[in-house]
Amino acid sequence: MNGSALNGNEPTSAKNRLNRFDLSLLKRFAAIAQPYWYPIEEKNSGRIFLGLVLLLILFLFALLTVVVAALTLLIQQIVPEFMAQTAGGMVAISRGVFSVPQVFLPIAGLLIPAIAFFSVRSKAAPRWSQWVFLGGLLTLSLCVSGMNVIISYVGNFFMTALSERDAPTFWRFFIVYGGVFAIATPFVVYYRFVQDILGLRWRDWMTGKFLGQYFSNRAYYDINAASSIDNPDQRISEDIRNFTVQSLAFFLIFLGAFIDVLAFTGILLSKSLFLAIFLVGYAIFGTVVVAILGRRLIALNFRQLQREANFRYGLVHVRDNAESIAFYQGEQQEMGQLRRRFVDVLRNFNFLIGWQRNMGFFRTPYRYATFILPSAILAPVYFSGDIQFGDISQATFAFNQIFDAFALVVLQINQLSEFAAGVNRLETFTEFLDEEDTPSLSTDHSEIATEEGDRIALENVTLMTPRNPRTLVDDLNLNLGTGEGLVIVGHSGAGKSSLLRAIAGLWNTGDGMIMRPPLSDMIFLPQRPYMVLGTLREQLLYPRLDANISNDELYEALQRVNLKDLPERVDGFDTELDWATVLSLGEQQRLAFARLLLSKARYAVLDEATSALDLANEQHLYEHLKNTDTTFISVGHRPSLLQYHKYVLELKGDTNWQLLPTEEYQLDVNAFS
Ligand SMILES: Nc1ncnc2c1ncn2[C@@H]1O[C@H](COP(=O)(O)OP(=O)(O)OP(=O)(O)O)[C@@H](O)[C@H]1O
Repeated sequence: MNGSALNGNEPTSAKNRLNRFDLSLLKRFAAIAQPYWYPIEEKNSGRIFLGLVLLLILFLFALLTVVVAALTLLIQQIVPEFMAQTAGGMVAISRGVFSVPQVFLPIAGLLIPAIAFFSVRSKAAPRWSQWVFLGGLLTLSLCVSGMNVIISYVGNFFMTALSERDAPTFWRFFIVYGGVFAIATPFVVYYRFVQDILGLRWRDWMTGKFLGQYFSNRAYYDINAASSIDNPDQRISEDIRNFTVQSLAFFLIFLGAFIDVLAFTGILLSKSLFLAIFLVGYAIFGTVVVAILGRRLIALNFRQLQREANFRYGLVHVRDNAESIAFYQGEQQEMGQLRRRFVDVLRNFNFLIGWQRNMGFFRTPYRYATFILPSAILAPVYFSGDIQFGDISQATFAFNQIFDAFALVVLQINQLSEFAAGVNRLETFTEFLDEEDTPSLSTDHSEIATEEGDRIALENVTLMTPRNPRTLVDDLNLNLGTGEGLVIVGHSGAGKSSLLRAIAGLWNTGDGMIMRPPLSDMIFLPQRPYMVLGTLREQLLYPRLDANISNDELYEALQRVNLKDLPERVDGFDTELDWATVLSLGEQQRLAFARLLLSKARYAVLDEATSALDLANEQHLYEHLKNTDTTFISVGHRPSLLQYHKYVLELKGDTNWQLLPTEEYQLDVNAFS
C-alpha cells in the first residue's frame, strides 16, 4: 500500500453512512460477525443469528439460577441464619433471573443442537467450537455475577458483625468469606481466560478469512487504486484484533446490564412506578443526546485510526528505503514528512479529546444527578410517612443498577465510538473484498477479453490506463510462435510495461482479445527485482516454494547466472537475509533470472530484467533462454537486446505501433540514424 491513498477519505455518501450512530451500526456489526458465528449464506441469516444469540443468553440464565441456588444452599448449610436474613434480596434477584428461563428453557434446550445442525449444513467447514467457548464464557460470566451477589451479602454480614462486636458471627463469616473467595477464584480466572481464548480464536479465523480474500483475485493489487480503502495492513492487523476483543467485552457488558435490568426491575417497580418511568425517560433522553453528539466522535476516531496508520506507514517507508535516503542525505525532508504525519495525528487527537471534554460537560452532571434524583423523587412520599427510609435506599440502589444498564451508551460512549469506527473500517474493507470476489457484470468501461491457449497472441487490442482512461496502444495485433522472442521498445512512458500488465491480466481496460497460456506456465520478471522475505532457497523457488528441487539443481541455476559462490557467501541456502539490501541490483536481477530457470516456465516475460547486467552476463542469460525453447517477451531500452529476439514491437507513444522482424527493424533504425 502506498502512502497516497492514505489521504484518501471515504467518499462523502459512505462517510455519512459510516458516521451514523444508530441501529445500522448493529447491522454492520452483524454483517462482519455473522460469517464466524453463523456461516450460512442466505437472506435474513443475520436476523436468525441474532435470534439464536438471544436464545443462548436466555438458556444461560437457567444455568445462573442453578449456580445461585446451589451456592446459596451451600452457604445455608454452613451459616443457617444467612438464608433467613438475606431471603428478601436473594428472592428478588432470583425472581428476575428465574422467570425468564422458565418460559424459554424448552426452546433454549433446542438451541445448541440447532446451531450445530445449521453449522454442519452450511457449505463452509462445520464450526461449532466457538459456540462451546461462547457458552462456556457466558456460563462463567453468569457464575461470576452470581458469586458477586453472594459475596456482597456475605460482606454485608461480615461488616455488620464487626460493627456489632459479634465475634462468633464475625469469625464464621470470615471463614465463609474465605470459602467463597476460594470457590470464586477459578471462576473469575477462567472467565478472563476463556474470553481471551475466544477472542484469539475469532481473530485467528477472521484474519485468515481477510487474508484469503486479500490475496484472491489480486485484491491486494487493486486496493492500491481504491482510494477509499486506506491502510489495509492496519485493518487486517489492528482493526480485526480490536473488533474481536471489544465485541466480546461489549457483549459481556451488555449481558451484565441485561441481568441487572431483570434482577432489579421488580424491586424498583415495587417501590415506585413513577421512579421507574422517570428512569426510562431519563435514560432515553441521555442516550439520544449522546448518540447525536457521538456521531462526531465516531468520525474523529475513524480519522484517528487512519492517521495513526499513515504515521506508522511513513516510518516503515523510511526503513524500507534507508539506503536511498542516506545517499540523498534526505534526513531533514524525511523527518519533516514524518513530523507532518504526526502533526496530523496530534491535531485530530486534539479534536477528539476536545469533543470528549465537551461530552463530559453533559455526561458528568447527567451521572451526578442520578445520585440525588431518586431520593428527591421519593422524598415527598417519605416525608408524608408512606414509605420507610430503607425503601428509599433500596430504590436508589435498584435505580442506579438499572440506570447503569439503560444508560450504557452514555456511560461507554468513548469506547463505543472507538469500536464503531473500527466496525466501519472493517465494513468498508469487507465490502471492497466481497466486490473483488464477485466480478461485476457491468462496468463503466469496456474490457480486454482474455483467453487461455498455447501461444501468446493479441487481436485488435486497444489498451488504456485503468483510472482516468488514456489510450496507450491502439488496435494492436501480434502472434508469437513457440520459442520465438519479441522485444518491445519505445520511449519511456510509451506503455511497454503496461502491455505486459495486460498480458498478465493486471490491467484490462480497453478492447480486443489477448490469448495467452495459463499463468502457471508463465513467469514474469518485473522491472524492479522482487526479493522475498525468506531464505536463499525460498528466493530461488518463489513462488512455488514446495517444488521438489535439489541443492544440486539450485547450484546449477546459480552457476548459469554467474552466482555460484552466493551460497558460500551467505552461509548456505537456508540463511535468511534482507536480500534487497545485501545484493547489488545486478545480483538481484541475476537471482531473479535463476528463479526463471528453475521454474522451467515455457513462457517468460522480462521487463528490463537485465538492465543492470553487463553485456556478457546478458548475452549468457539470453542464449540459455533460446537454447531451452522458451518463448519470451522482453522490454528494454538497450540496443544489445534486439539480437536475441525474432521480432521488435515498437510503441510510438502516440498510440501507434509497428511490428517488424528484428533485421528489418535494425535496417530501419540504421537508415534513420
Ligand atoms: N497505475 C497506473 N495508473 C494510471 N496510469 C499509469 C499507471 N502506471 C503507469 N501509468 C502510466 O501509463 C503510462 C505507461 O506506463 P508504462 O509503465 O507502461 O511505461 P513504459 O513504457 O514501461 O515506461 P518506462 O520505459 O519508463 O518503464 C505512463 O504514462 C504512466 O504514467
